Amino acid sequence: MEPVRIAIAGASGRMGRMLIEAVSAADGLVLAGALDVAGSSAIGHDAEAFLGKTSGVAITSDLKAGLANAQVLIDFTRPDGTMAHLAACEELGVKLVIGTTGFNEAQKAQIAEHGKRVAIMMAANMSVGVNVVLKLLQSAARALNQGFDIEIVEAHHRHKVDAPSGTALAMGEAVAGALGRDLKECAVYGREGITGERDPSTIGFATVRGGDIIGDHTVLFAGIGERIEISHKATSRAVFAQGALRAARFLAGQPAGIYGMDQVLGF
Ligand SMILES: NC(=O)C1=CN([C@@H]2O[C@H](COP(=O)(O)OP(=O)(O)OC[C@H]3O[C@@H](n4cnc5c(N)ncnc54)[C@H](OP(=O)(O)O)[C@@H]3O)[C@@H](O)[C@H]2O)C=CC1
Ligand SMILES: O=C(O)C1=N[C@H](C(=O)O)C[C@H](O)C1
Repeated sequence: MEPVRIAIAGASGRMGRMLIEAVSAADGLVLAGALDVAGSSAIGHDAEAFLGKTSGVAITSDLKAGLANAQVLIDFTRPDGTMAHLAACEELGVKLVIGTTGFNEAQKAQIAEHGKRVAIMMAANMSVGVNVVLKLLQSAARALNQGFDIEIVEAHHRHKVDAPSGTALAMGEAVAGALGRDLKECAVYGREGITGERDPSTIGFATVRGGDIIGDHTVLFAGIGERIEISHKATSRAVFAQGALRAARFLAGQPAGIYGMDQVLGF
């Protein structure tokens, strides 16, 4: 079988490099393009140079050139970058795995619109563990729907630019959905000053940023006399990269539509 031809956006980023290394080591996938922003010092360099290898794929900011030979683009960049990549992917018939987080409502609506014409897999967290936790949270929330206050705490490295994390928001959506609540109406993002007593219908979020923390998430169900904590801790970005490669293999065979990690993993 022919290998799936993969392009990587944000090629010099933390996840971009992890993805290039993972594609290089994977069976059935081949690196076919590498993108980064204009002005990046990575432009023009071989995509695998940081591994001490030569792939023959030069990093470019020219979207058409970078996508010309690709079937699937994997994008872990910034929301503005993803939106530009999405338009180019649709024009060139390239499928898109989106790992970027921090989209606003208008951008999410545009992604849904593109999904009518191009195959897109989008997930704020591509690790198997977090996607299992999302399922566990739904069961826990249904069982603990009375008398338990729900708080979500996440911690990431000092370079992360969006908060709360996409994963924390996905966990909030999972819990709110299971309880029949709308996260937009019940989320409380941080507290300060004279806040008054806790409203039991709310879901609270707290954010920690520091050092090189790859990604820790805990959902706390706090009752009277007992509490439950469901936690996930990533200790390597490789888990996100491996999930993205599974998603790319899955997406290569799919028609236009918006897909989630649960479909990729067969949950
Ligand atoms: N879904 C998941 O499983 C995971 C998601 N993420 C998400 O992936 C994203 C990237 O994370 P990370 O790799 O740590 O970030 P980095 O900052 O390390 O990398 C981002 C890359 O994207 C490039 N970039 C920045 N702005 C643009 C733009 N406007 N257009 C195109 N490219 C751009 C950067 O270039 P330059 O450095 O030159 O600015 C860099 O190469 C974040 O949104 C993060 O939350 C991260 C891990 C897992
Ligand atoms: O920026 C990161 O690093 C991560 N971002 C994702 C998120 O916002 O949830 C996933 C993971 O936690 C790492």
